[in-house]
Amino acid sequence: MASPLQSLLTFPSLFFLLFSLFLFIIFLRKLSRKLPYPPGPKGLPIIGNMLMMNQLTHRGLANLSKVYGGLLHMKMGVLHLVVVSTPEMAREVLQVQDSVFANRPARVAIKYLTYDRADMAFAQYGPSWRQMRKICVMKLFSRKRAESWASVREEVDSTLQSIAKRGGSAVNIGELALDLTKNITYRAAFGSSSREKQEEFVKILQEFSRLFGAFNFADFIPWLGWIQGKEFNKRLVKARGSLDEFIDKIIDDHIEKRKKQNNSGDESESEAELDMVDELMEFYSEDVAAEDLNSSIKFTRDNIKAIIMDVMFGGTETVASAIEWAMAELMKSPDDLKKLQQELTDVVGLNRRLHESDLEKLTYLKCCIKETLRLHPPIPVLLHETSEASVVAGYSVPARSDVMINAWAINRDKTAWEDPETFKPERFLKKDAPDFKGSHFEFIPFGSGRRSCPGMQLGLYGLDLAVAHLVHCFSWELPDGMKASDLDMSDLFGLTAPRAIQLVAVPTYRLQCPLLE
Ligand code: HEM
Repeated sequence: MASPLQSLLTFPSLFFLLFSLFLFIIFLRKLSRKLPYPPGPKGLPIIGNMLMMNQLTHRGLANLSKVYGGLLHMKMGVLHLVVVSTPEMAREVLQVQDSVFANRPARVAIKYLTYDRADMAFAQYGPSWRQMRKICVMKLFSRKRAESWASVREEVDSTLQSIAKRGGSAVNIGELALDLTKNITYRAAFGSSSREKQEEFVKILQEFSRLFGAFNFADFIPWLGWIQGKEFNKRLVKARGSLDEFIDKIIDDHIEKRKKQNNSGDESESEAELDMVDELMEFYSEDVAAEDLNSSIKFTRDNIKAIIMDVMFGGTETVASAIEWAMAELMKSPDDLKKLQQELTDVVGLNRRLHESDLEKLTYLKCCIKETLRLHPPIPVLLHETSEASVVAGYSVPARSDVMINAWAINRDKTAWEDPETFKPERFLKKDAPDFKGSHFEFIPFGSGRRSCPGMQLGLYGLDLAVAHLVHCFSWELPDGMKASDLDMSDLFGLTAPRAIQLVAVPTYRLQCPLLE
């Protein structure tokens, strides 16, 4: 005969017991989460709102925010996603609760390709990230440092020459801007101008970029990771292998160079000639793990490789897309182009080329650049992650939520900007006009707070210099009699938001002196 305990544990009663336990756990969780999540579209069981994945672009999210408000919540598989779309909510997460919102989400691909977040852009917020950022800002990203690089001037000169050589035929400004920023960044990072090696490197970057953006089930529903698993992982291993092969050789050459210099006691290599790998090698040690960075400032090979990739991704497409958008907006608005050319004629004249020291005096140029960054922030959506559970505007935001801050929508907020969709550089002539340094939350092309862009000064230097030279040296017309009003201004969404159709325009040389003196 069965004991009372045995009869209690028959299958139906066991099922009932487990089911009650399950309900009890749900009840407890609900009780601990007294506040609701922010409003958002209803999702399906297990996959949540994953069918809306294609709406996670700056434009798609801006449309959703019109329905659900400045703070909205969705579920992507197991992930909570919170979207911030107004200046007030941006202030809340980037200033008031900055320390809680200062992590970065890292997908499987990003973790692997950044050597388990050994870089700065994807490192978790904490002491090692802080140390790394301090060194990079001091050693790699200062504007003074860039101004001393002969390579920047040489690359700008060669771009202008290539335009002049075309003798009045159409120029693809999008391609030209990307070539310019790639050349500058590659030389700044590795000190080499070998076009062959650069092409090899660009291919590696392109595969990294594809993998960063690829959809991977494992990120959203971990137990479905096997669906893409093997093939995807093979691609990751191959991509990182190519990068290892490429940069290890460069690092070895730099180690060799340092050894030779130390042996010969040669101090002649001036600071101006040091490239980024040289600067990082000063902190190089294979013995120190990335986690120990807070106690001693040391970089491993993986740190150096991952930081160089940050520079390549952070500093190339961002600046190139801003140069192209600035030129496109000026071509679309011929009166503003004329005003800028007049300023360049008044401040610099037509008898000489512009110098870096002229930039500070070009007030209207600065307004055009700001207005471009307002309408076309090169990184349209900032990606953050919460480190702990928090409450925003009376709503509950769980720990480890992905947070998307829609800078594109915020920079066009109707309550903050008059006529927000129109290119009006003169709005920045006003004394109380917002600035992009991070304290005006209606204008955040470089982000704000702890994770804001550390390369802002460097990026602005390249951007100001390129646009000023292009407009000072040449007059520009649209090709084939195209009218300004016909210019297509649509964009694409990815890591950056470049023009959907690259800008093509016809230059005429306008200076009364030779291009190269
Ligand atoms: C016009 C040019 C640029 C724009 C508009 C821009 C914009 C941004 C934005 C919006 C962020 C994210 C901020 C956030 O999440 O809150 C960022 C981060 C970053 N940017 Fe830039 N950027 C530019 C140029 C550069 C350059 C030239 C470099 C380096 C050479 C650079 C390196 C970085 C890095 C490393 C981060 C990650 C910082 C961190 O997570 O701690 N950027 N940038």
